[in-house]
Amino acid sequence: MMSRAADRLKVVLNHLDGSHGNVRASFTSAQSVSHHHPQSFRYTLDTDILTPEQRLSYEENGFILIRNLVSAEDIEKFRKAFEQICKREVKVPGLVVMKDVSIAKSEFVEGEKAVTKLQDFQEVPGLFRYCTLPQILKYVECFTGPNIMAMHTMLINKPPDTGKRTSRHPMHQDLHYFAFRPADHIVCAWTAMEKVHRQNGCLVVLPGSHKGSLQEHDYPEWEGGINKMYHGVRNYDPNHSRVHLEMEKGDTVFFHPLLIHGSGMNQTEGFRKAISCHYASADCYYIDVKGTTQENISDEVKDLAFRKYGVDSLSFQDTWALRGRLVRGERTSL
Ligand SMILES: CC(C)CC(=O)SCCNC(=O)CCNC(=O)[C@H](O)C(C)(C)COP(=O)(O)OP(=O)(O)OC[C@H]1O[C@@H](n2cnc3c(N)ncnc32)[C@H](O)[C@@H]1OP(=O)(O)O
Ligand SMILES: Nc1ncnc2c1ncn2[C@@H]1O[C@H](COP(=O)(O)OP(=O)(O)OP(=O)(O)O)[C@@H](O)[C@H]1O
Ligand SMILES: O=C(O)CCC(=O)C(=O)O
Ligand SMILES: [Fe+2]
Ligand SMILES: [Mg+2]
Repeated sequence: MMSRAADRLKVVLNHLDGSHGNVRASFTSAQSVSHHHPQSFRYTLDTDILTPEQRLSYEENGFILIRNLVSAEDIEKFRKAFEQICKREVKVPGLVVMKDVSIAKSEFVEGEKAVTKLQDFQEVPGLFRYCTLPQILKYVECFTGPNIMAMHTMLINKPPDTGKRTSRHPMHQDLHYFAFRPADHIVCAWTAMEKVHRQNGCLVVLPGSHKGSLQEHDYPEWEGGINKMYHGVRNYDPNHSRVHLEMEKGDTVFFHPLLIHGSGMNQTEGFRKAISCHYASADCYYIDVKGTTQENISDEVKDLAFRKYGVDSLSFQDTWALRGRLVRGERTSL
């Protein structure tokens, strides 16, 4: 498994060497295209998919909610694939299985009830199929353009809160975690696998916050503990007006990586499930985060990668290049 990862890294690094130079060039031309609408659209591309209202709404709010986009049959299949992994019927190299910190530190809990989140399921066909669904990619293309990479995958199984409030996810911008740009060509698709509402900890967003810049993130000072890598925006103003995104099974929200969002605690007995993928244009380019506000997360990621693969030469960018998979068009840069 280690040698597979190392092999893949070699391929990826060779690929990166060969293509870095072209990246900015392809974005320059993309930008000159959008100059045809100088003052109107910054966050969406010209396609026939979004209605003018949807397009304006994303421009203004930083997200759009599409109802009933993924079928109940597909969601059932993702649920089964998740179950198999929790029962350890399949072992997957590279998969991150995360437990809520207060569950991990309490008595032994097994199976599905112990797993709060799966990350990096790009090698699990039964889950990765989500990232390739044509009805999802159709929308993704409105933000990324035709060359699409699936960069980050998650299945979130938000547990009933243990009483320590660790089931909350602090308000954050996903771009804090990403070593690629430009932000406007990155989008998250997040699909509810069941009804999500305020009680079970639906997504909470700050509309319009995508128009701001990337903020400093750090661990919030929460008494009951905080999950590893759950950074929140520093100086979060709890009085800022928020929107709770209540969704039905199959509803999908597409949101910008600078949109400030989080989720409240799960006050029900059920495990609130969602599946998501972050996409980026394959024409994006990697950045070095040294000396930026992202250095704290980059250090944590490299430290975990070292412990997991035993390689200390992996850069933050490499960890992304290894996980990214092309889902449409050409792998031009990322
Ligand atoms: C845009 C997107 C990227 C945004 C996000 O998703 S932000 C969240 C990103 N999260 C991640 O990348 C997942 C990070 N978590 C992990 O990789 C894992 O859960 C690990 C922290 C490595 C722990 O996994 P593993 O080593 O398998 O767990 P073990 O049961 O062996 O426990 C080892 C020690 O770690 C502790 N632990 C387990 N889970 C967590 C947790 N969630 N938060 C904080 N500490 C944790 C555990 O209690 C144990 O501690 P000690 O007994 O050694 O003191
Ligand atoms: N100091 C903070 N820093 C960053 N994020 C925070 C902070 N305080 C709260 N949050 C986040 O804001 C979001 C909403 O918090 P909260 O726990 O109040 O949930 P809620 O959905 O509003 O629930 P309720 O209906 O009970 O108020 C959650 O993502 C939470 O983690
Ligand atoms: O499903 C959730 O609670 C939100 C998760 C999230 O925003 C993230 O992991 O980046
Ligand atoms: Fe997020
Ligand atoms: Mg609240």
